[in-house]
Amino acid sequence: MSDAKIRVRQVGKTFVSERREVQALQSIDLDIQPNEFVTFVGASGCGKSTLLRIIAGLETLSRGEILLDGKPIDGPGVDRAMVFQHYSLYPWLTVMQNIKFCRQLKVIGDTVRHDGDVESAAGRADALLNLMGLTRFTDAYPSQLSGGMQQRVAIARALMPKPATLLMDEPFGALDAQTREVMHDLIRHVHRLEKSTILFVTHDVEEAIYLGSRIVLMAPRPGRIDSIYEVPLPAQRHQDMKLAPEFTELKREILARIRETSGMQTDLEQLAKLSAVAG
Ligand SMILES: Nc1ncnc2c1ncn2[C@@H]1O[C@H](COP(=O)(O)OP(=O)(O)OP(=O)(O)O)[C@@H](O)[C@H]1O
Repeated sequence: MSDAKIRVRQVGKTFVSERREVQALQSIDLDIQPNEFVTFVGASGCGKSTLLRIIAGLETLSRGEILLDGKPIDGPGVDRAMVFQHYSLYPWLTVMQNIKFCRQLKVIGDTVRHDGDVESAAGRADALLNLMGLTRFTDAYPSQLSGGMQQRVAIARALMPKPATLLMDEPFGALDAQTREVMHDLIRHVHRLEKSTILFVTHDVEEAIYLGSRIVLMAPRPGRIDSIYEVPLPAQRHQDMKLAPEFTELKREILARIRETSGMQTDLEQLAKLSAVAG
């Protein structure tokens, strides 16, 4: 048996509502190694978020099993943290209070609250603020920060309990292109520093290649893994690599495959037919 950090076996998820059943995931098999950075791409509705939410323990599975460190997932845990596209900060708390919030909950939840816990929490919060370049904004409220800064706070907050696994669902989707580039290098840096295992969902293929060591391409109806690509880039990344032929070739290949699996080509053919009729 391998020592995979996350082992996904024959996982299926069906959403049942009064009017219909949606096969969000079907027969998903995937092993993720400790300290891997895996990115997930695929057409809308292929189940990327659902898979991440099941691993986070926020959603149950309908079939199969997922083992985390060899044990089935039975709910959320401090060993996993999730970062969403929308910053989900508490607007009434300052940057520092937001970052410490989960840690406080954990400490309060424990039977004994040691001074050492609080001190080490304060030390880590300061270190994370420093890492995120937010030291000047400790006492600011989220509404006083730009989108990129808010997302850096959200990442710092997620990192606060030292999660072994970081689950990121389109975390940079709402940011402008330049801020995204900064965030890419930041998150790679965090990955190296914290030795966490990262699962990262994105619609941006360039982002998926630049960040990941492997890319899982999913396909919809039913949600499934279509293909997995190894990223032919060294661990140490820099922005110029996006211009390398192997980068652009992989991007072209993945984009073409997403188009094929999404049925978008058919839509384009329909449009072409419509234009021909109109012409
Ligand atoms: N709570 C839910 N109830 C019913 N159907 C759901 C629910 N959550 C997701 N689905 C359906 O499951 C399928 C997979 O959704 P999911 O959000 O996981 O896909 P995705 O790949 O993350 O999509 P996107 O890229 O658009 O965010 C979709 O058809 C979606 O409509």
